[in-house]
Amino acid sequence: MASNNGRSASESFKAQALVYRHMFSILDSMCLKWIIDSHIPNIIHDHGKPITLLELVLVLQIPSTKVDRIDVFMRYMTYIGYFDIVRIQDGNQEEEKEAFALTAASELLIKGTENPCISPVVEFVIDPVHSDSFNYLSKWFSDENRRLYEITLGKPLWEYLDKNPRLMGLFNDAMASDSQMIKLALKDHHMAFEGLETIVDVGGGNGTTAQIFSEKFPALKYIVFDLPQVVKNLKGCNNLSFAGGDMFESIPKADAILLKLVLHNWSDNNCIKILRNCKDAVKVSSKDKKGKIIILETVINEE
Ligand SMILES: C[S@@+](CC[C@H](N)C(=O)[O-])C[C@H]1O[C@@H](n2cnc3c(N)ncnc32)[C@H](O)[C@@H]1O
Ligand SMILES: O=c1cc(-c2ccc(O)cc2)oc2c(O)c(O)ccc12
Repeated sequence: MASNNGRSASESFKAQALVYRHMFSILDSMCLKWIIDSHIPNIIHDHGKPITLLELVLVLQIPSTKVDRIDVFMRYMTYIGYFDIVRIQDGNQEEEKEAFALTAASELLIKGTENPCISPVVEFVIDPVHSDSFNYLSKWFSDENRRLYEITLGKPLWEYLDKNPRLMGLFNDAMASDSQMIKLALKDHHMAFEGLETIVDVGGGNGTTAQIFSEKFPALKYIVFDLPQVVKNLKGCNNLSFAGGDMFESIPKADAILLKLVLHNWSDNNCIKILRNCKDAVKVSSKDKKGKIIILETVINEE
């Protein structure tokens, strides 16, 4: 039997499958974009029950030449967790038919209801202008100082967005929709905010997260702190105000600091600088033991 670096053929074929799986996983992202662009989660939701392939292609107005391709793509999206295939009774007929039902994942892609929808995050992350940057990771690693977007977009992302209203709209919608998910967590973790009077949302963008917190905890005073160009045209209201500045310089004083999706953008050394400034900001103002820093990030469970 032919061998490869002393490995068995079976081991090498498994390894090849692993490489091909990752190579083609870009298609998972693109199919995810496809179901959002084609509004398929909304179509099934509006249909009110699982939808058959024929019903779906009628709504999508797919040319007959592509109907079997839709079947393949819908089955693939079912395989990776976006739909369930269920059997339903077809009208008055005795015969059962297969139909596509929403799953917990595709329910999160339905737009325009009161439930959280994270389609805008997908739309921003997969947008060609944004995702093209990921082609240049090796260039970024060989560059001593510049951050990825400085290499690929010619300037820091925040400056690029400032000059590109379309992408800025997508980014703001992405962050806002990600923040909607917090509502689910706030139901059970409100004790984290009890006893606080003031809170600074560091890197708080256009204030959507602070707005969600302020609806839940109206007695709290919120300061949304972000780069001057991000907050320059934003108006506060009631208990919510905006402050422009640089978190690497100093952060407004408060009982608590919120850091949502901020630390993941920075190296460990820069995170330490940000956290030191957060500590200074809560140290001075906190009464009793109120001061705290609340970090909202994706956690990798290594187990
Ligand atoms: C990924 S966004 C997170 C936005 C928001 N926290 C949310 O989750 O919706 C990171 C934010 O950090 C801000 N930011 C970047 N550098 C900053 C700095 N030096 N000082 C303050 N904010 C900064 C950006 O403008 C951006 O709004
Ligand atoms: O493109 C992104 C996406 C994120 C992001 C969105 C939602 C999450 O739950 C985690 C991460 O964060 C980004 C980010 O911080 C950034 O500076 C640029 C782009 C993105």
